[in-house]
Amino acid sequence: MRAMEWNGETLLLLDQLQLPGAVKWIECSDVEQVAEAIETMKVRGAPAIGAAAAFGIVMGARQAVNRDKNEFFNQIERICDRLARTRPTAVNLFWAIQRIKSLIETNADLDVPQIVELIRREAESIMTEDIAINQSIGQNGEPYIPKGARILTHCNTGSLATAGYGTALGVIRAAHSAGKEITVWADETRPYLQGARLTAFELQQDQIPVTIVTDSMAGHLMKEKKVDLVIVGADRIAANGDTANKIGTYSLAVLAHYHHIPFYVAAPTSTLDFSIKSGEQIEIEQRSADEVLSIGGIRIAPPGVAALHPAFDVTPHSLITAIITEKGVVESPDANRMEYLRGKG
Ligand SMILES: CSC[C@H]1O[C@H](OP(=O)(O)O)[C@H](O)[C@@H]1O
Repeated sequence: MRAMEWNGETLLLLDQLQLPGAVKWIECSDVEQVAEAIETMKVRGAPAIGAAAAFGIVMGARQAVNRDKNEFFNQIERICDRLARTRPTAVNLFWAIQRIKSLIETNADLDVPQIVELIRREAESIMTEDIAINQSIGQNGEPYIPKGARILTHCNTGSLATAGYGTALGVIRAAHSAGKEITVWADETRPYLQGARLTAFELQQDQIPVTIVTDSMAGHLMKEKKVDLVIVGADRIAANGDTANKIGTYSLAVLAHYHHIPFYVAAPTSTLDFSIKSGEQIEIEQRSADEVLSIGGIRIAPPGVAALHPAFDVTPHSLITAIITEKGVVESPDANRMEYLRGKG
């Protein structure tokens, strides 16, 4: 099951708000539909929203193909600005947008139809490359997974969060394929429930043993010595290795540190942001309180009660055992050791 399909003309997005109860595809034919799908989290996951945005630019560029070159460039700027305003934390969104803008700048002397064709090819490359990158992440991470490991993971970092295979779930898939007989504790991950709804769905389809646990159970499981390692994804990794990821990740890292349990981050190098020195500079998306006050559209809290909804938190590099990427693994990440990955993204 993949988060999206590109048929050469339109982008089909799997509506992840409906999973696992219903498998419903949304056909997007313009940038506004893609932007709305990202904002409402019909499509989510750092690499997935980057790929979706790239195809949003393709469709917007095609609609402007008959404009004169200056107006075409102005329209591309408007399209990119719209997509950049959808969600602030995952750097992959901005990485994908910038990759296409740089391509256009490099080829500005071509005529508009030729530029549109280049944009299409680049978006398709972003998608196909992401799958290969995730398989490399899986291969680089698999040696860190002991046979029989009981793995705790948070949120969803699989095919539904990427163009396919996944990052942290990619490492889990690689360990499973290597015959390591792993089992997975999937944090439900309130409030969107990426773990209970999406990770459980993906691992069940792959016949990888998975048990859903509430976010509040992690400490108990660790104290009971039922967790051998934690592996999570990332939305933005600063130059010193500080990592922004789904809300609740920091709590897991503190618990893992206290219980001397390895804590791994798996992410493509497109998630690295060397423009910021530390996680303190990462903007944390604040989403609607309604998403906390309801589950599946059913209100669970009294009318009029407030709720907080930071969608991410930042884990200090000092709590991370290793950052696993397609270009290699940085153990005990810090500003010096992260330099190994600079320029590899
Ligand atoms: C493969 S990275 C997935 C990453 O994105 C998720 O956030 P969201 O579901 O809000 O897009 C979460 O932080 C995952 O680790």
